[in-house]
Amino acid sequence: MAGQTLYDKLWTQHLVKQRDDGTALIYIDRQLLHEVTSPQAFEGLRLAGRKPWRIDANLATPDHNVPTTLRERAEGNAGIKDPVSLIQVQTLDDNCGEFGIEEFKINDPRQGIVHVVGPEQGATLPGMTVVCGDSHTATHGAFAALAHGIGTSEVEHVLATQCLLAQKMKNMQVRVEGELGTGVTAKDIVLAIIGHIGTAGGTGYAIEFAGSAIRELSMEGRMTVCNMAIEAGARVGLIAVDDTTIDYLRDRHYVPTGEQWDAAVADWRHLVSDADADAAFDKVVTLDAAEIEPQVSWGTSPEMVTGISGEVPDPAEAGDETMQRGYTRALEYMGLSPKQKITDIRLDKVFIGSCTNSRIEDLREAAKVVRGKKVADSIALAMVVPGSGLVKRQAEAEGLDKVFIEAGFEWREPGCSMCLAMNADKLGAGEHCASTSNRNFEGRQGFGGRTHLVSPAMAAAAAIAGHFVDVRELGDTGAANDDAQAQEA
Ligand SMILES: CC(C)[C@H](C(=O)O)[C@@H](O)C(=O)O
Ligand code: SF4
Repeated sequence: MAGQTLYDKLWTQHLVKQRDDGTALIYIDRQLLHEVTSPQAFEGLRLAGRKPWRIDANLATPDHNVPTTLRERAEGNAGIKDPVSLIQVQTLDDNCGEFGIEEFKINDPRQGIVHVVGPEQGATLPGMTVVCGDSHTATHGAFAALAHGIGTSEVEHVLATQCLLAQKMKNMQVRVEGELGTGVTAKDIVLAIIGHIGTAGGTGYAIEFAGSAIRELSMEGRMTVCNMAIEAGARVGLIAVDDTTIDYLRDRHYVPTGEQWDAAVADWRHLVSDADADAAFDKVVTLDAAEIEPQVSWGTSPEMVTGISGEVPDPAEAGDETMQRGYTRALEYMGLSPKQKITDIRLDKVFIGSCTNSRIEDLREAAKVVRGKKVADSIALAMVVPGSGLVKRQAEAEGLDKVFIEAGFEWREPGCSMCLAMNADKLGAGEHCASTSNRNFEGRQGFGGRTHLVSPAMAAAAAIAGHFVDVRELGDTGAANDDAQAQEA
């Protein structure tokens, strides 16, 4: 028998029942909850007179609707000015209180974006099935967990039964081989992958990211890659267990200890695709790491992306007519012209945050570029939003907050923030934003806002220069200020 892929193993281990028509029931080990997609689920439970089946399998935190300023001075949720947001967050608190579910509330130091909090607490473990009413649940696949987003009615179903109706996906492997260039990061890898296979390239597949460049990544980097699997159309992104995975998890809050740790680790070691599993992959895509440049998205879909040395494409030269129309519309919305150099795109705002890039390593990389520099006068707002209260605390212990504040960045409280316009942090119409988030759809960061997806280092460098610059050209000294660039010119 041919070997099994990592996805096949996870699937088989959680299969409760399989019907002939392909419908299956799988067991869910962990459910993460946030305020946006859980209210109707809890309401459904109440109406049906049900209780959660396994209370301690759930963990909740508010993230999308929390403000990122002036929270510490407010009692409880009193810092939330928007009435709808307040109801959402208060409802999560009430539901978790009523059903006894653990929640990290707004002013708890462990609060943060659900996809940052889960792994940070060790609530996401290798071999688990992890669900959340949120499409970026793929993030947790970095731990060799079978993790994906679900809808609100499924949230209710999992609460009530700890099971989920599912269909087996196909297997895809994306191999990134070789060494990344200096200044090229996990974010650039995943943007390059999406640029290569397209936003529908992974539809119907569970993608396993493999190859030497993936193995070299930290857990933070691996989470960044898996986070965006969904932007390639795949609900699941996965990375095999290795020492990096195990070292990251040791001593985290929910992680087993003593003999149970040893037993767990021995078990986790099997969470890799078998050496002879090649035939089990329905599709294999290979990228050369050395060819990946720092990426910048120019359009209104994550696949509309190119390297920093590139230019905005000319719609007239795009593939077919549909593509030409799509490109034309994207350029119109983005206010860009064909063949404009990427380095000529001027920014109004800079956002470093989101479940893609708000972990400690991301903040370190951005701070390295910013240290001793000033945000360009033309930038109306540059902000850093740590992914969780614990990331914030760690960054402050390392003095990163000072580096950012001295440069002119705002240093905020944890949450989804300007990743999507569901709280006070928004882009204005027509504003260009260098953003470390994962989606650049029309209006994503605010009505008429123009998002450019980049890595933390690239966002930091753009904040200093006022326009995109190639981080690879900054050397160890970090980004050059606009003045210095003007003198060079
Ligand atoms: C609000 C939530 C349901 C949504 C998601 O599913 O991903 C959000 O997190 C997003 O990033 O668009
Ligand atoms: S940070 Fe952005 S992508 Fe992540 S969960 Fe929040 S809104 Fe969704």
